Amino acid sequence: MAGTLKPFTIKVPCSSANIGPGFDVVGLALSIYLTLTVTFTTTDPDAEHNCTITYEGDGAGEVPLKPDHNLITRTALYVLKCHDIRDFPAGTHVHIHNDIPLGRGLGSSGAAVVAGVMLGNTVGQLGLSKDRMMDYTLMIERHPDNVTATMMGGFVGSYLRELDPKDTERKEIPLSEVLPEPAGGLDTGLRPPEPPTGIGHHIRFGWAKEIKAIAIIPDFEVATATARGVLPTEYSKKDLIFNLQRLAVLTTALTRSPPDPELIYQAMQDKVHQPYRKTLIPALPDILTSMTPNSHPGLLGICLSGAGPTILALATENFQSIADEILSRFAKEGVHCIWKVLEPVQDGAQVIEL
Ligand SMILES: Nc1ncnc2c1ncn2[C@@H]1O[C@H](COP(=O)(O)OP(=O)(O)OP(=O)(O)O)[C@@H](O)[C@H]1O
Ligand SMILES: N[C@@H](CCO)C(=O)O
Repeated sequence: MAGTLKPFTIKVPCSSANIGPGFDVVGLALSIYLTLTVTFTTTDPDAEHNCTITYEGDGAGEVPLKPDHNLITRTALYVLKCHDIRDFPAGTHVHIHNDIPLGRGLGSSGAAVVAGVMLGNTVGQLGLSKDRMMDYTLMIERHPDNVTATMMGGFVGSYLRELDPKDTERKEIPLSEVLPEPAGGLDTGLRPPEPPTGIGHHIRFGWAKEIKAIAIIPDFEVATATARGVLPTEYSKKDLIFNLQRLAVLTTALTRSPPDPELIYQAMQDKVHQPYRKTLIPALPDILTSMTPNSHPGLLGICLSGAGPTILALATENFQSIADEILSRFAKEGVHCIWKVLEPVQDGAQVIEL
């Protein structure tokens, strides 16, 4: 297999999920990237699964570099194993360059899973379509918003299909059986559970060219699992209708040029996840309620990016002054942040031959 493989790069954008009311439904691909450079010339006879990993960027020194521990290569091994391939091609070297901050609500884990599925597909020469690769990502990251935006690019809405009972069973297998710890299934020769076909479906919305995303990224992490753990298991009809009404308006409001700040600001309000996450993110209620398009011209709306703690402000101008205001509100709580103006990315994850 190795002889026929040429070196390649996998480039995967980050993503911001929810955009206010679209909890677990909408995602936006944005211009911070995870990049893998994959070559096949390493001669390390002891390399586990024939794969060596090097890493630079966010998470360096923290992210594991063993192929069956690292989320990217572990995901690739899952895809390969589903096709009866136990190892990478001989001499595989994966250099990871990651600019996506980990655990900040910019979809770092979704990007790692998408990159891993594409890595498995490419080194295994499996020829899976992007739609089929989505099924593999959804066996690992079980909400579709981040992974769909990252894989497909753009501003996307997605749903998970109601599966028949047999497929539901396959889909709801515990994550530990899909990506077993190294001592488990990956090394035992057992074939891991293959995903049902067509788990997720999506549609791309338009995006008005004037709208940029200001990401204000605090210097602490909130694990997505923790931020999901504070959410209730049931919602009132009133809160559900509140979000549905806004989401229906928002997906079209963000396509219109010139954008309507009043409409977008109101349509980005949420009662499903942000109110419950305020205990995890100092200054969140203050930031979400006190800045408006009237007080800050150019501002269209503000939300928590994914599970947080990053704040995403959609805006057409005055990026510095909008960011400064949010930075100062975090500073009052003793939180230091960096900020960036990000562009929506229309191309999703790509494999580029070198
Ligand atoms: N490039 C990477 N390489 C290996 N593991 C990664 C990489 N990026 C993320 N991860 C794993 O994913 C974890 C972060 O995932 P988590 O879902 O908590 O946050 P997030 O994806 O950044 O945020 P959100 O889902 O809210 O957008 C990291 O702690 C790490 O274990
Ligand atoms: N929709 C998800 C995105 C984070 O991965 C959440 O808010 O928990």
